[in-house]
Amino acid sequence: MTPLLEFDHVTLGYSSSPVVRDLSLAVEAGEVVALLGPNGAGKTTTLRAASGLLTPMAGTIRFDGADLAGRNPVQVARAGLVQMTDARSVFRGLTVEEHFRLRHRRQTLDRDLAYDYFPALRKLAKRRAGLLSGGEQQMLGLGRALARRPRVLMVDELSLGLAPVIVQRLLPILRRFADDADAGVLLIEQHVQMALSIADRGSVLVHGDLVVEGPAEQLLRDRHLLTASYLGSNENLDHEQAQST
Ligand SMILES: Nc1ncnc2c1ncn2[C@@H]1O[C@H](COP(=O)(O)OP(=O)(O)OP(=O)(O)O)[C@@H](O)[C@H]1O
Repeated sequence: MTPLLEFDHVTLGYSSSPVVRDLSLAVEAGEVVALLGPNGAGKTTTLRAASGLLTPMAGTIRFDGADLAGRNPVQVARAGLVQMTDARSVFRGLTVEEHFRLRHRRQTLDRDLAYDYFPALRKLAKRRAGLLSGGEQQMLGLGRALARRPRVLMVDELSLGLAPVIVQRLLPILRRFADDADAGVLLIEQHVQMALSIADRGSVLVHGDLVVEGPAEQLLRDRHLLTASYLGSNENLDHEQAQST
């Protein structure tokens, strides 16, 4: 089966020195893949390249079997490879409802689909986004991304600034979306345990190198594998363990 999204020996960087080296990674239809790793590992850079914002120094990124080289971010998104925009970029003066009337990267949004995933948003339809809580704004951001009906959805730190309990409520929506739509999800998340609990597979980047990958269940079971791969950046893992116990 051809993966929906495939990084094939991809090297990425901003000037001459690479920050991601020889990365091979695939996301299949119906699959949630967690891209993990400590700060500065190259996770965001990886998503940027898939979104068409950064050209690989070497290697190929394919979407549905086709090389993405030369496609701009609008073309990539229109093809169905969508990155959720930062929830902090909601339009504070617009209501929830109005957010779904705006087109995004020239795509019309399926508001009812978003409301199916987030019934709370329907109730907040007339409220201005600036008056929503952080968690509600994140729901709106994720709702708008789902409303574009992506074939692969990329999410960079859904949890940023949110309480773990809210993250715990939002992450399963990604799982449900992958299952319902037979879509792929590539998820960057600092809450490693929570991310792996909804993922099929996990990959750990450290200083630009993919050091561990495997089924999510196995990574959850063999925690030492993950801890060792974080090479001295264990606070994330320990911190999360403390919060979940
Ligand atoms: N626009 C840029 N120009 C130059 N270097 C950059 C740029 N953006 C990121 N970097 C560098 O690339 C490396 C990887 O950064 P990246 O943001 O991809 O890491 P990350 O794994 O997403 O980290 P975090 O978890 O902290 O967000 C870092 O050393 C970072 O300083």
